[in-house]
Amino acid sequence: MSLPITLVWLRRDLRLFDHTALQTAIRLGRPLAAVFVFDRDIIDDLPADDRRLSFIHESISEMQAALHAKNVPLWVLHGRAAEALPALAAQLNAAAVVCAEDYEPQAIARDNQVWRALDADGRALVRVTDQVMLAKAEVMTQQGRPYSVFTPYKKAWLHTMAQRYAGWQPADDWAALAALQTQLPAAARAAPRLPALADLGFVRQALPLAGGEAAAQKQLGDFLPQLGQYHLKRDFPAQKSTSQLSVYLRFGLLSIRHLVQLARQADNEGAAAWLNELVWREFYQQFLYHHPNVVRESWRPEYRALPWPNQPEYLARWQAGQTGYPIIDAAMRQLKHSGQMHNRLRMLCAGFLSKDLLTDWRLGEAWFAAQLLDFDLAANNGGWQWAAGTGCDAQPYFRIFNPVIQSQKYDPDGTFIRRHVPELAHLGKEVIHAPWLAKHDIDTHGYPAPIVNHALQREKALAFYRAV
Ligand SMILES: Cc1cc2nc3c(=O)[nH]c(=O)nc-3n(C[C@H](O)[C@H](O)[C@H](O)COP(=O)(O)OP(=O)(O)OC[C@H]3O[C@@H](n4cnc5c(N)ncnc54)[C@H](O)[C@@H]3O)c2cc1C
Repeated sequence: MSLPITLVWLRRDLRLFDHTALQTAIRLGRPLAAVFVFDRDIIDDLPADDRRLSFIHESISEMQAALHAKNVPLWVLHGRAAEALPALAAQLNAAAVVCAEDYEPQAIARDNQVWRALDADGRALVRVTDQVMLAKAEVMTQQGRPYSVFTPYKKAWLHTMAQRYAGWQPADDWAALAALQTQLPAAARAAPRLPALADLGFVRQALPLAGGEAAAQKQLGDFLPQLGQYHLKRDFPAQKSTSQLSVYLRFGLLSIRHLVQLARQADNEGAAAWLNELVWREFYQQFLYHHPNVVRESWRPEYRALPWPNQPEYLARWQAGQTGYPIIDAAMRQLKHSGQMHNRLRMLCAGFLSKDLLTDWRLGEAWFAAQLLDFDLAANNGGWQWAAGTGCDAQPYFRIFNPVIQSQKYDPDGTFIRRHVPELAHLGKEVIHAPWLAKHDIDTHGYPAPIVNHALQREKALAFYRAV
């Protein structure tokens, strides 16, 4: 039997900088190899043109080269992680597998399966915290319960984080690695070639944001000079004034600890507003961990039996960006074409589907999950339940956005609408938000009339929620 090694299982941590699992593995003092599994339990159900596979593939390809430069082979497998991982650990004689925790219910079930298989074989599974700053149960109420309201959670989070991360430095034990890797057995070095995207059953897609750690760092570098203005500009989708780092955070191409440190060091209003969003991210992560049932049902029990009318035509027109409400349609078309959507527009589109179109939020959530490049179960579910008024929100169902007023406020010149709804590109800002209200004849080139009357639907929605 060859010398035992440590195997680092990469999942949502596709970078080298401040990488908790890699650094933990180095400290275990054995030579190491890394593995990434294109997990058939996840990807077999995805369409061939899923953009995320292109993004992950690019990121893995870059990471394989970066690890290779450090003399760490990256094994890239295509199979069921629950079986492939223990099999590889046995093949390479890994005494331990190190991975970063993932709070999604399916990931937890998979990791437990892997843990049992490894344990039966006398191998350890070492789980570390990397995806979030503070782990699932590090911020709890005084009664020891998980928080379900954001503001007190944030207060407690900031307090614990300031204590825990005073004087934080990125984990960096690379210097110890070179000596360890001289002992890596030849069998562990013989990693197969990275499978081509086509071999995995996918077609390369054009991406709005490139994969890889270098691209993530560049995006971060481009955003930082704007951080001080974030609180003033963040709600205007026509401007690129938010960080656009969500996909990089989703797949762990950036260290959350580093981002929080940058926000704290900047110490201005913009940075505080941005930090607030990073805390929302953690809030939803811990919320999903403690309440995995939200994946299936409304968080508020009283809304679990809401009799959603669910008109298929409404859902189809919402998905296609044909509702007749220009701001909604612009956002939905951008989502379909690029996999991106601005936060303000996610709130509007989700609210519109559930409250104006009285369609079960889970149908909209599933559509976003299929389309978004940055899809993250915790944030998406949290955002949808917030918008539908069924989630952990201090202001539940009676917050109903008026899509015309929101459009006038956040896209005042109509620039965003013009970009994505070419039928209306010739219209001025006085009519573009609600062309059907124009006082003179206008040509809308086949753009539909509003699918519903917002004022009427608002009353219907209030009655619908009140009735339960
Ligand atoms: C209905 C709905 C669905 C959503 N689905 C997702 C999703 O699948 N994946 C996702 O990452 N975000 C989701 N969000 C949150 C938010 O819209 C995106 O994180 C944000 O638009 C990403 O843009 P950015 O990176 O420029 O964000 P910035 O404004 O620069 O914020 C910085 C980071 O904070 C995090 N963040 C910001 N807002 C939120 C939030 N409300 N909840 C949780 N984290 C947040 C993201 O990681 C983001 O990159 C959703 C919001 C709503 C209302």
